[in-house]
Amino acid sequence: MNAEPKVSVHPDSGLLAASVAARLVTRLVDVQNERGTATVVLTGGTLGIGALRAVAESPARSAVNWSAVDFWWGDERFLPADHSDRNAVQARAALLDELKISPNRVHEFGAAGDFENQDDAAVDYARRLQEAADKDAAAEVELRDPRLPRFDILLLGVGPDAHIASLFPEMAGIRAKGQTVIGVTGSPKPPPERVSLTLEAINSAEEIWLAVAGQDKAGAVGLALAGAGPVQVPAAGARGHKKTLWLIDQEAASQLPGRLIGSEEASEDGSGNPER
Ligand SMILES: O=C1O[C@H](COP(=O)(O)O)[C@@H](O)[C@H](O)[C@H]1O
Repeated sequence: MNAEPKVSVHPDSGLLAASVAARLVTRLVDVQNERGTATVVLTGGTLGIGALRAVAESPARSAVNWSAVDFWWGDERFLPADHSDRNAVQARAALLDELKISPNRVHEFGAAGDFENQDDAAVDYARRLQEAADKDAAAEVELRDPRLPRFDILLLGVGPDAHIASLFPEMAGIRAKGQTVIGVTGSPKPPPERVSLTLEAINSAEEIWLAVAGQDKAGAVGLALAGAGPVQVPAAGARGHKKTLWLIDQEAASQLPGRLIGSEEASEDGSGNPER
């Protein structure tokens, strides 16, 4: 049974990015204390990359042993390897290059030019995930899904249409079953060709954090948290095993059902007296 969503509202997108960064550093330190290494699944998008920039700017980042963090991605735009619209290119520029992470720990999706099409890149990523899962299993790491390594933290952005990763409303990807990775064609957001984890794969994560800012996302956030179905509102379907945390700014919170505002604080201190 995966975790019900909790919500934490921040005054603006800058403070939100800083808060996601601080949480990420803290959680990575805690996970490394528990099991030596940690695995994070990155997202693209405004907040996803903004949070990585905020980690780069934070002095606290040196508390993490970055040589023992594995980075995967929730989705990628199927473009040439050095294209500036690739989520991995943006993540490298925002943080990974500065941390000098070993390429062995940075698990990017295959690029156009290296693979004939997005479906081949999806098959390749699923194979690499399976290999990582087999290594975890051999090291007796507890897995939620035998096809996937342990994902300690999985970050998601949310589009104005409520898409997560490259799973768009009413499209085949959000309905995919029995696969961990899919090729996407006809994405309504450019570029049209993409590669994405499926909802099944996303929901294997221990913790899912959805980081969302801006008035244009308020409708998507409101619907997702009001209990819409995932086919119409993909963000509604994201549920981590231990935690599903919505980290949002005031603007994105403007259509949130009132009972959910500050639900993280309310549930954690037991006061029932949420903060804003
Ligand atoms: O295309 C994508 O969009 C989403 C959300 O992006 P945003 O700029 O609206 O925040 C992102 O999460 C996803 O990884 C990306 O490929």
